[in-house]
Amino acid sequence: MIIGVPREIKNNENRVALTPAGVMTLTQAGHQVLIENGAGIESGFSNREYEEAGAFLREDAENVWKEAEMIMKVKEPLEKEYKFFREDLILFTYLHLANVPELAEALTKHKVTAIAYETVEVDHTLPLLTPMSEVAGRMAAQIGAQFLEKSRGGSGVLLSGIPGVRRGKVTIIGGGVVGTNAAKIAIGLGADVTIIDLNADRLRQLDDLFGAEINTLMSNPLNIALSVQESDLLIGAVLIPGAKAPRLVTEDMVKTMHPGSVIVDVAIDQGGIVETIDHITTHDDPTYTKHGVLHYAVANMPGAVPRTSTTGLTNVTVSYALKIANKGLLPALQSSPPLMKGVNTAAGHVTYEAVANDLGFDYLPPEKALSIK
Ligand SMILES: NC(=O)C1=CN([C@@H]2O[C@H](COP(=O)(O)OP(=O)(O)OC[C@H]3O[C@@H](n4cnc5c(N)ncnc54)[C@H](O)[C@@H]3O)[C@@H](O)[C@H]2O)C=CC1
Ligand SMILES: CC(=O)C(=O)O
Repeated sequence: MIIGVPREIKNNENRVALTPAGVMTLTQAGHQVLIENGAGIESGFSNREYEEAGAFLREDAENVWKEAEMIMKVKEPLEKEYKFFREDLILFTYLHLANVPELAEALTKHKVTAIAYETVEVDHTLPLLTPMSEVAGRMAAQIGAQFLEKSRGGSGVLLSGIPGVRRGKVTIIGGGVVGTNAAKIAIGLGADVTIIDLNADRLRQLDDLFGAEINTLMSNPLNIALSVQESDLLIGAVLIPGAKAPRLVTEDMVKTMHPGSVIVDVAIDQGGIVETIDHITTHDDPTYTKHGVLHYAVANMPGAVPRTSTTGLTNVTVSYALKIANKGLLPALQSSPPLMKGVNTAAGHVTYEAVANDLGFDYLPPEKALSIK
């Protein structure tokens, strides 16, 4: 199979879909990999390293998209890439379609088979989302701590406190991968950490993991309101796979926060859990202030640490890419229920139920859309 890797074009998206090691896994299996000139530079990988791994360079994105049977990316295609969509194209990338209706329109119009990393599912886990959630969770605590500094617009609270002065309060809503990793760093910084989740078993696991270093609370509007009110740093980390994130933190709750407090809504890629977040921000201009509270809503946080993130991402995606390339799309999907769960659009249909429901498309299971028996 011919696999293409274009350079990422989103604001400060410094990751690339494959490391040279990932390329070598594919080329040694007999596949052809096309890399756009300079695609790996920001992640620390030169054209030469890719060529040594067996890839062929292409001068521009157009040639990569046109020649490849499968395109591997990191972030969802932006509008200027929609012109490359075509019926026989396999697109393997993060999509977060519930938050990008125009992309769902374009993919279905051109009948692209789009497999979203974030909905590939194994035993109720999302293995292609996990490493980037680990990165974003860890970053959320350190970014929050930075924006609490006065010079960055924050209230001037040091999360660790000092002897004689109380520690800063961090509330994390959603105790999955992002939430757990945010907690690890926030605890390391010495903060007073509360994790809120809807799943009682998950709260038990977190209690076993962190013991007295955290407080756990069941997710309900009252617990959320009381915790938000006293938080110096609020981290949004909820996910309902494929679906738009539930707006759990209302504008009235945000109004109760101390001026200069910080919200880092990691769940922004699915629309965010905070009512006062009305737009996605970028690494170039990451925050805005509303009701005196700093809002951080960057949807590609791991793009800021590409040396770590690109390798973490390739580590988990390459075996799935290899499966598609070795077997061909339909046999690969047929033999891999996890991969089948990743199919978000195919043959002109939205094939992931939560996405279809949120965007008002008719849902067709991927097996039916692709006539797989
Ligand atoms: N902004 C960025 O750059 C990045 C964003 N993300 C996003 O972060 C979000 C979280 O991802 P993960 O931690 O991997 O998901 P996860 O599935 O591991 O965890 C989600 C947690 O939310 C909990 N939850 C669901 N409904 C809830 C409710 N009503 N109240 C409280 N908790 C609730 C679940 O029980 C689960 O523990 C996703 O939207 C993901 O795409 C991930 C990586 C990078
Ligand atoms: C998960 C995701 O959207 C990201 O890593 O950018």
